[in-house]
Formats: sequence, C-alpha cells, structure tokens
Amino acid sequence: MPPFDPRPMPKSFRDRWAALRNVPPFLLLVWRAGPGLAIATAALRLTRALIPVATLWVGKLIVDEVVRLTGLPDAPDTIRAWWDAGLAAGIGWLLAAEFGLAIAQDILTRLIGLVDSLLSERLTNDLSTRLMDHAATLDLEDFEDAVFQDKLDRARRQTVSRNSLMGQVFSQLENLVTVVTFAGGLVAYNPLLVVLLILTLIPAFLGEAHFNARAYSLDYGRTPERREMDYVRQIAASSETAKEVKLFALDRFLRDRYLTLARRFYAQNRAVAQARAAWGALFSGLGTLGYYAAYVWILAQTVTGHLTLGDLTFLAGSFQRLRTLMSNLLTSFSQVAAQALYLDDLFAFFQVEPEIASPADPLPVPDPIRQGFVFENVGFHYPGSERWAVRGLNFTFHAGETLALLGENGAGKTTLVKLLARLYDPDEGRILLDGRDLRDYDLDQLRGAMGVIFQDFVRFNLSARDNIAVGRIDARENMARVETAAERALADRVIAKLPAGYDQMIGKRFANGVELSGGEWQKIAIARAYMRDAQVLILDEPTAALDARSEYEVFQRFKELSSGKTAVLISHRFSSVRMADRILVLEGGRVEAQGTHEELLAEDGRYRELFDLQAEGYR
Ligand SMILES: Nc1ncnc2c1ncn2[C@@H]1O[C@H](COP(=O)(O)OP(=O)(O)OP(=O)(O)O)[C@@H](O)[C@H]1O
Repeated sequence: MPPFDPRPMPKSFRDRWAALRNVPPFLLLVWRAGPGLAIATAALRLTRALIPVATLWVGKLIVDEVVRLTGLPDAPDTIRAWWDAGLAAGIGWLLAAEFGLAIAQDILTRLIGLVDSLLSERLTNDLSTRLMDHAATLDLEDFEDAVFQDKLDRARRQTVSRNSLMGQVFSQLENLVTVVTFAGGLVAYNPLLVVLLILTLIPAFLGEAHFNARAYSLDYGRTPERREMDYVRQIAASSETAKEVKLFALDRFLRDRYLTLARRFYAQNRAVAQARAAWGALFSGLGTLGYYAAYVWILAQTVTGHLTLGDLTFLAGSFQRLRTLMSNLLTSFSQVAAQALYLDDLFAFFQVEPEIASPADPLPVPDPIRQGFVFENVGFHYPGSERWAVRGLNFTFHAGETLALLGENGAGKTTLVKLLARLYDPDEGRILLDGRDLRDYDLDQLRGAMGVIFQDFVRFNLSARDNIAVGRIDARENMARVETAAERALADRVIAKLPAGYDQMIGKRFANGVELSGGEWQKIAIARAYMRDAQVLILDEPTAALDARSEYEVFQRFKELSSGKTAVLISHRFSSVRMADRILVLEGGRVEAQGTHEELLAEDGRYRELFDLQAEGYR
C-alpha cells in the first residue's frame, strides 16, 4: 500500500476564507434549482428570525405587568376579583400574544423544513445532471487518469452533501437577523455587554475554523485511499466478483485491506476529534465566564434600582440567547467556510475542459467516404506512460475495404482503433480522412459515422432491446430496426430463448434479470454495430467468445453486410482474419507487414509464424 501522503491543502488561513467566494455561485445554483422555493424559504426564515426577540420582549412586559399589579395597594386576592376589577385584561392580551408567537414559530419551522427538503432534492438532481452532462463532454483520457478520478469522486460527493451547506447558509442568514435584533436590544441598555460577548466568543470561533480546515485537509488528502476503500468494499461484495472471491478465498484478504485503511482513517479522525473536544471545552468555558460577568452587572443594576425586574428577565434572556446564537453563528460560519472549500472540488470539476472537441468551423464528414483514411507517421502514448503504444504508423485504409488487424497482445491494435474514432488524438503525425485531418471534422458526425464494438464492450443491465438500441439510441422506438440488427448479428436466436423476449432485463443486477453466456452477450453487442448502420464498421475481437459455428456464421454475414463498406476487424483467429481484403500485422506498435492472406503467408515472416503456430494446434 502506498504511504499515506495528505496533499498540502489548504495552507493558509486566508485560503480557507477565500473559499467563501464559492458561496454566491453556489446560491446561484440553488436559485436555478428552484427560484420559487428559494424565495419562499427566504421569506419564511426572515419572519421566523424576528420571533425570538419579540417573544422575549413580550415576556419582559408580562413580568413588569405582574410586578406592577402585585405592587398595587389593595390588590385583589382571587382570580375572579382580578377579572371583575378589569385588571387581568392587559396580562391576558400579552399571554395571547406570546401564545400566538409560539404557534407561529411552530408553523414556520414546519414550512421551512418542507420547503428546504424540496429545494435540496431539486438541487441534488440539478447538480447530478450537470455533473453527468459535463462528464459526457470530457475525454476518455480524463477518465483513465487517477488524479481526474479523484476529482470526479470528490465532485460526485459534493452533489449530495452540499445540501447541508444550503441549510447552513440559510440558517446563517436567519440567525444573523435574530442576532441583530437581540444585539439592538442589548446596545440600548449597555453597548459594553455586546463587546464583552464578542470578546469571549472569538477564541471558540477561531478554534472551530482551525479544526474544520484540518478536517478538510485530511479528507482531501485521503481521496485516493477513500476511493480504494470504496473499491475494496465493492469488490468484496458484488455479483460481478462473487465467483472469484469465493474460489480464491479472497474475503479475508479484502477485509484486511479494508480494515488497514479504515483503522488509519479512524486514528486520524480520532486525533482531530479529541483535540477539537478539548479545545472546544476550554473555549466554551470562556464564553460561560463572559455570560456570568454580564449577569452580575445586570443583577447589580436591578438591585440598585436602575433596571426593572422585566428588564432583568429581558437582558438575562437576551444575553443568554445571544451567546448561544452568536456562538452558533460563528461556528457555523466557519463550517460554511469549510464546506465552501469542498465546493472548490465541484467547481474545479466543472472547469475541466475536454481537449478533443470539434474545431470552431468543422467540416462535415463526407458521406459516402470516397478515399478513406491515411495514417501519416502516427504516434501515440497513453497519458502518464513513457512508452509509445503505437509509433511511426504509415498506411492507407481505403474506403470500401475490409482491413484486418493482427498482432500479439499489446501490439497496439485497439489503440489504432481508438485513434481512428478520435477517442484520442495522435501525439505525433496525423490521420487524414479523404485528404483532411480528422481533427478538422465535426466530432459528433465523425463518431456517428463509426460503429465500433470493443472487446470490452459494456454489458448494460437493461432490456435486450435497449442493449441493442444503445447502438443508436434515438432509434430505440424503431422495433423493426432493432430486430433486423439482432438478426444480422445472430442475436435473434439468443433473444428468442429469453422468457420476455426483447423486453427481458439482462444481467443479474435487477430483479427478474437473466444472465447470458459470454458468447450470447457478444452477439447482442455485435447487433449494436448493425443498429448503427455506420459508414465505418469496427469490430475489435468480437468473436473471441463465440463457438466455431457461430463465428463462421457471424463472419459470413459480416462479409455480406460490409461489402462495399469500410470495415476494420481485429481478431486473433486466422479463420476470421483471412477473409479481409488486406491484413495489417502489428508488432510493438508498428506495422510490420501488410498484404492479403496469401501474400503474407508467402513472405515467411511473423504472419506465417503465427499462422503455423495456430495451425499446429489443430493438427
Ligand atoms: N488505457 C491505457 N492506458 C495506458 N496504457 C495503455 C492503455 N491501453 C493500452 N495501453 C498500452 O498500450 C499498448 C497497446 O495496447 P492495445 O490495447 O492497443 O493492444 P492490443 O494490440 O489491442 O492488445 P490485445 O490483443 O491484448 O487486445 C499496450 O502495451 C498497453 O499496455
């Protein structure tokens, strides 16, 4: 396991506060997710913010009224007498007002809860679709890059966990209004009270800010390990891996690997939590000290007759409430700052730009393709790899020709196909289509003109019909087209055996799903290529799992259907390769030889050697 290495993030105090710049764009996202709901929550919260001070003020009036009434020279001694004397009306109204405020508070709280939960669900949906939309524009290269995957992982987490930020920002603004109203009351009596309060709260605030940034830094640095943990947890218990985990008895190995990471995380989290608790206790002690100092002052003022009993209740209450509120405000302010740091991850992901895109003024892809493709000294190495996957590729791939690629594992066959489909751009040289650089064409049209089935095609846990329709998803409703594609790929026989036919869910992930054999899956995948009706058909080892008869049939059809079409076929089987118009033998990322089957056999080179090796096995 690599040594734990938290990346230095974020360093200075200023960095942390700088993250607050993310709050306005975030609020804009909230606004876009639901403008009506956003206005509703703001209005409701503003109203609720005024209730605490109003309640306390009514309480003060009640106490003063009680003191006044009990101090009357001939105060009645029964409730009835009070009522008859008309002395209870004032208190009655005040009580009704306090009751009304309490009810209003309850109703507002419920309404805010409702509006916030709706808004946050919309925000999650909005962010998730934005994330998917953006991910779809990015390069394949990005997805193969571990640093990018960390970024994607962090961004993905943000789409769900940023809801708490929304609630926090809103509560923060609400608390701020309440604080201003309370502080206004205190300032009217003695401004020093507010100063005292702020002084005693500052250490707690700074402490929180410090620990939040430490927690974020830890979290950030642990992204690769966390991804590994998620991965280990997933492979330890998933339908795809269950077979091998059981047979190889990997359960203990995976569990231990998980535990090693989990224990390290736990130890780090515990250290931060303990320090936070210790300092937190000290700082809140300071806050309590401030409160009692103020309380002594208020008591002294009341005893010496400068304040009424009502004032005492109001001030003591205000001070107490204000202390809690301000401490919440300050801690959650630093939490907002901490959460805003996480927003950096989300926004950073949205800022990743694809490198492979259509040019500003793209050429339309010729239909039909007249000349074909020319590889001119093409070289490419995968990002992060020093080794050239292919280099010095020079050959022509004529329109209407079926070209077979042959070569040992790692020779560069799949890479060549990926370059042809512009999943990557060459690092050296260029690929021409009808005399123009592939990069000059409209990217969507170019990919639309190609039907590529890779050896590691995706086994979608969707219905049989959709599994074929993904070849051209906008023709999903065209059942005749799906059926023809299935028939061409011999997948119709597979589907005929399924209990629900084309509507049968395939794969084991969902209820009622039926699993297919490797060869059956392959036939479904080949049907995708036919669904597409593309100008260039590329099959990358599509028949590896097919039995001899199926393979023969699939290729017979392929030959018929691709006649006059431009097609590339990758296979290790000579029985398939020999039917191509031309064969390209790749070795170590270079074209070693090319020609027809007969020409290459006559050459007595690697082709002949590999052919003899395979033929040997059948003798
Ligand atoms: N995504 C990738 N990232 C880094 N290196 C890669 C990647 N894909 C392939 N390679 C490397 O590029 C070289 C060519 O791989 P490629 O997949 O093109 O071979 P291939 O001829 O299709 O092999 P096979 O017959 O096994 O399918 C290999 O050495 C491989 O290690």
